[in-house]
Amino acid sequence: MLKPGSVWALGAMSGTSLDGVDAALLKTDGHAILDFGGTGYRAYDETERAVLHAARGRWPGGEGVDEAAEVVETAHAALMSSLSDGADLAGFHGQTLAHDPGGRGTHQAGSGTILAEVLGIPVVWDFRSADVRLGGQGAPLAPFFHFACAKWIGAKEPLAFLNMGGVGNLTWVDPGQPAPDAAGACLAFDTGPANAPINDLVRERLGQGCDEGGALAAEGEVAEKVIKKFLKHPYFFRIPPKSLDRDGFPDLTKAVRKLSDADAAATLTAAAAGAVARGAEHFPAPAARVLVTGGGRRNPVMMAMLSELFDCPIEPVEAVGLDGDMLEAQAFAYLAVRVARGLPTTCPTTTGVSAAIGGGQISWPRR
Ligand SMILES: Nc1ncnc2c1ncn2[C@@H]1O[C@H](COP(=O)(O)OP(=O)(O)OP(=O)(O)O)[C@@H](O)[C@H]1O
Ligand SMILES: CC(=O)N[C@H]1[C@@H]2OC[C@@H](O2)[C@@H](O)[C@@H]1O[C@H](C)C(=O)O
Repeated sequence: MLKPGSVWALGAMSGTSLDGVDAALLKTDGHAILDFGGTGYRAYDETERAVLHAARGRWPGGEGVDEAAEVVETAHAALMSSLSDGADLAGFHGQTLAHDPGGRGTHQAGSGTILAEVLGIPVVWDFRSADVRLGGQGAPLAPFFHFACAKWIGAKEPLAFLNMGGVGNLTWVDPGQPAPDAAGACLAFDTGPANAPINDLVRERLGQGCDEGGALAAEGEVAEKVIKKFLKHPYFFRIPPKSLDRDGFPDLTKAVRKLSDADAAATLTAAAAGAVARGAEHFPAPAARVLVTGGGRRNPVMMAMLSELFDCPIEPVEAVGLDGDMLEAQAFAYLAVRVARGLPTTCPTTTGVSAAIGGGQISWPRR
């Protein structure tokens, strides 16, 4: 049994950008954020990244999946054990390799059982499966934490949290509501592709990891015709909640193939921003501000394109004292405590699940 009251949890996330693992400590009682603790990052090296890329889109038993799980577990074991002193439990997201909530389900590589042995504390993992089983999208999962963040910053008016990772996701929050699963508290969904197609483009064409500072996009011209067609994709007309697989827009990738490097980067950046703006059309009420987390907030071209499309401030979460590199890792620390306490982690307005539930399995160490 987890001790009552507030606890320290260590959360870890390996995102769809496939660049590395983030881990962060958070103190919470499962409701409020009570303190932030240490953080760490462990990059995947080129060999590990190649293993993960090769397993993309694959399901358990598929070729290269066991190797990918081993990479994920090894990286997490190293990083999490360096931060776990004083942690009462851990939340381990794993690495999403495939996500098809309406079909085959959702697949995160890596076992929490092994990590519980390594860390010597209970590990909550497999956060998405139960939600999918109950008709939910299994994503996004950060919204309940976004709600806690809105309370932590003392927000009074509705606002939105935007994660620009490999895929984008948006949470509209009414901080006046008592809990994240209260009626009208949150509306969440994936917006569209964010950094993943840009990373893939610069990796393939230039051998780089990302469009650093948006430098390449800044030199290019947006192919407006491509954007216009992209924004007509049926996904943007679907009522949220809704979620995406990392490589869910192959037509966009194809459409920029003939463009110059700079024009392709500019166009993919504009597509990411345009998708967010389309998403915001679904907000129940206007957001007073949009707080941006994830690597995309470091891309000034992306931030400028977003600002042009919104009539409220678009700011990095650092504007309110949060850490945009660690917000997702902190989210999985927070969600782990909620799971251990029997509190819900998703609800109909965040994933479309049929009723609020706390997903996740708990693995206990044998010692
Ligand atoms: N300085 C920068 N300039 C441009 N892009 C950047 C910069 N820093 C980070 N990024 C982009 O952000 C990505 C990492 O973002 P993040 O860590 O939020 O993604 P993730 O957590 O892997 O994805 P997701 O949230 O979809 O699971 C990088 O791969 C890169 O594309
Ligand atoms: C299935 C999956 O891993 N989805 C990720 C991905 O990356 C961003 C977006 O798509 C979001 O839905 C989710 O991650 C964050 C952490 C979430 O669940 O909130």
